[in-house]
Amino acid sequence: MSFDLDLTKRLGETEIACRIVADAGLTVLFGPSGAGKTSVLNMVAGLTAPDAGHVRVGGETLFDGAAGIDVPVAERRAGYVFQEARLFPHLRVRANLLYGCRGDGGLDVDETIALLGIAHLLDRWPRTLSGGEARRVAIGRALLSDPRFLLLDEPLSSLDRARREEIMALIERLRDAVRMPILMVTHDRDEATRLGTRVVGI
Ligand SMILES: Nc1ncnc2c1ncn2[C@@H]1O[C@H](COP(=O)(O)OP(=O)(O)OP(=O)(O)O)[C@@H](O)[C@H]1O
Repeated sequence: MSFDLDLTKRLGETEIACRIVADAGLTVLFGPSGAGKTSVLNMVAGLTAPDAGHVRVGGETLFDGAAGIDVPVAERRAGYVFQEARLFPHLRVRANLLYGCRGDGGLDVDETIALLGIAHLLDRWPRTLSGGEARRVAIGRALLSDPRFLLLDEPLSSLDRARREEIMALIERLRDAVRMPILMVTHDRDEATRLGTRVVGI
């Protein structure tokens, strides 16, 4: 089992309820703007505590309200690619990529750079990158932190058609090459159908 989620959370006026039971591959959480998709990712990452329910990833319980389990964020080891790239502006691309790099286990740095096609960007500052380039670096930074699972929040948003196609192909390669559970959020039905091993609505 990759993701086994059963969560409820009240945020202001919004009542979020999400149930996902998914096998290996890429699970898409699909729903309209404001439905609570980012909030679900935050609860899986450990950034927001659910009101009730459980979060299990790869068979390990990260949160269980009834049992009083709430594994701290750093110990969950999520590779989280936020909706905006959120690169460190004072670090060049290479340093951004290596920021959370553990150097043990995990993916090979050179292979990851090749997979993402960002070798020519290593000495650049984040402010000089296009949206698609920044997104690829953010994905690389997440992959190199030796995560146990990946969370992708609208990885194709605000990109033009050509860049969307590029990142979509990249995510397909990741899905097929990296044996790690991936939970991706989108409000775009075509993206969901094309990329998802499984699509779950919210
Ligand atoms: N801290 C908060 N206090 C009150 N309401 C909140 C808080 N955080 C989120 N919300 C509300 O909860 C709802 C879900 O937000 P969330 O960002 O998870 O939605 P989303 O599905 O990811 O939306 P989008 O696709 O627009 O990013 C929204 O209506 C939002 O305004």
